[in-house]
Amino acid sequence: MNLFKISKNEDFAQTGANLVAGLLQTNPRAVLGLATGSSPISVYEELISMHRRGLVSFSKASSFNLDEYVGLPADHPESYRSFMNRNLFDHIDIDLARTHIPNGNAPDLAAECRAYDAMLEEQGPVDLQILGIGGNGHIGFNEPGAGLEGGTHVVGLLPETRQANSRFFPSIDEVPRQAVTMGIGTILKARQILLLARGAEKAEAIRKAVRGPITTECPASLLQTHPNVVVLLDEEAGQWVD
Ligand SMILES: N[C@@H]1[C@@H](O)[C@H](O)[C@@H](COP(=O)(O)O)O[C@@H]1O
Repeated sequence: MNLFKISKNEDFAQTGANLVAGLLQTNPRAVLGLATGSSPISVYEELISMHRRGLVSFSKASSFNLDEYVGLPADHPESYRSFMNRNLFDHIDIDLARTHIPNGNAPDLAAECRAYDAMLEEQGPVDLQILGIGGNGHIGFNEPGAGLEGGTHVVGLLPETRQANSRFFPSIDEVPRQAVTMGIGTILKARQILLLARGAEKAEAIRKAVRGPITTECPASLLQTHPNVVVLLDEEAGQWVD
């Protein structure tokens, strides 16, 4: 893993955005793996700014998002489809038909998961997968536990994840209990992975992911088995780095 601790906000965003923009400059048809959450927002803002300055185009790119809540209408402000439209897609020249997010309202979720994997198989692999990390070490919505699933699947969200995400909802009762997420196997198939962590509340999770044993109890630790991972940390998340 290539670890970078970056103290200035602008440099954090710039470094992440340069990786995405550089890929699109050499391969305009790149397949991007995208993430939600607060960690990638500044990178998306920088990409939007670069796009406005004519420095990057997404017109031939396609994207696959990691995950989506089960049971939230797609136009709910906290659905990951709404998040992506609001924070990135509405401001760049990507063809929305080539932006893929699991459908958490599919009548048959198992079939939806199989279809998502089939699409990834056909159009992938993902060239660059952006990831955040949960305070419990989850990536996508792959929660810690005795085992991990390889492909896209439905997952029950742990209480700590619902608690952490309740900041976006009027009350914790409104946080969905399930999500559809790409599996660890799918994530690890990406050619390159960009893992972003910000804030003191991520310090322990990211330390375990990078320096701890490889264990399903910290799903992000499986990234240690991948040959091409770039980790960007701000000062607080990287407080344990010498
Ligand atoms: N499913 C998402 C993850 O993909 C994200 O990485 C994580 C951290 O989010 P944040 O960056 O807002 O702390 O939590 C969410 O639950």
